[in-house]
Amino acid sequence: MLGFTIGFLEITWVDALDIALVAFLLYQLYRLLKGSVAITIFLGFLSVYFFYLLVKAMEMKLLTEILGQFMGVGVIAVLILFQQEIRKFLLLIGQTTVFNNENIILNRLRQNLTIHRRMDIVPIVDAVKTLSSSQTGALLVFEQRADLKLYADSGDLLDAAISKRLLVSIFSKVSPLHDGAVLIANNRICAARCILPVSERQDIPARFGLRHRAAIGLTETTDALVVVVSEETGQISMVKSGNLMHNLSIQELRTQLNSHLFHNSEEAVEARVEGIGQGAA
Ligand SMILES: Nc1ncnc2c1ncn2[C@@H]1O[C@H](COP(=O)(O)OP(=O)(O)OP(=O)(O)O)[C@@H](O)[C@H]1O
Repeated sequence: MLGFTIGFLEITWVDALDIALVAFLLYQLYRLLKGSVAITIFLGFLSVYFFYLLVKAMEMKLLTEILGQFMGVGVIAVLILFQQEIRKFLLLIGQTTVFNNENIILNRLRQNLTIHRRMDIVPIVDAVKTLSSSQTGALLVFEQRADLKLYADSGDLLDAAISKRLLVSIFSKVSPLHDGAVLIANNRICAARCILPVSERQDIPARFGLRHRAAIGLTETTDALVVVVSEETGQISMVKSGNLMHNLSIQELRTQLNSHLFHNSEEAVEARVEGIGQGAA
């Protein structure tokens, strides 16, 4: 096998590829765990493992035996402790691998179709404006490439045409559908009362409660776009890829929706990024 030598070490191209893949996987793992409590648990685990290697090298039999037992059940413990993260990781892989080719074609078609549906953001923006001025809490999820059926199924299926009146009625405090998120996909209101995964990040300011955390949580593992109206302040936020853009004006919301949903290159938006998320300053 072709390769190169560093001192006494002979490295083949397969070894180099192996190292690069491990580095890539570790980086993805770090990105996934960054800011969550899981990273602390992971570091704790790593410390115990290094300590185990140390006592083993020093031939401290009793401690090696005890820690060895702990390491023996380590894999099961990791599966239990990190079940959320493992799920997120597999979701991420599933959505981005080449195995999803079929989806790539479907999504390309979907994107082309959505270009002809630009008119539909008008009732959405109008509804958000009304909800914001009446300080009615709202959570609107826009499906993009990742399939959100799992979350639609957690709520009540609607399959209704998008209308301002319907959206405002759903989120009205007296409506039995107001709790949770509304899911919009394929130019339809698919479902209401949907339960989203809540972000476990620790760097989210305390003033953002569960509604905002749920918006961030969903966008950490999917490419969905989420709009939040705060019940407390009436402020409008938009969340994409775990990044929260807070206190958007109606014009900013319109531009952001246009730019994210239709992938056009309208004028750059000076949205106020809250400093939450990987991309935020
Ligand atoms: N996991 C979840 N999925 C979907 N919606 C949720 C979830 N958790 C909470 N919510 C919604 O958020 C509401 C509670 O919002 P909370 O006051 O905790 O959030 P907040 O981010 O402080 O927003 P606000 O500024 O509107 O008060 C719930 O009544 C429910 O409608």
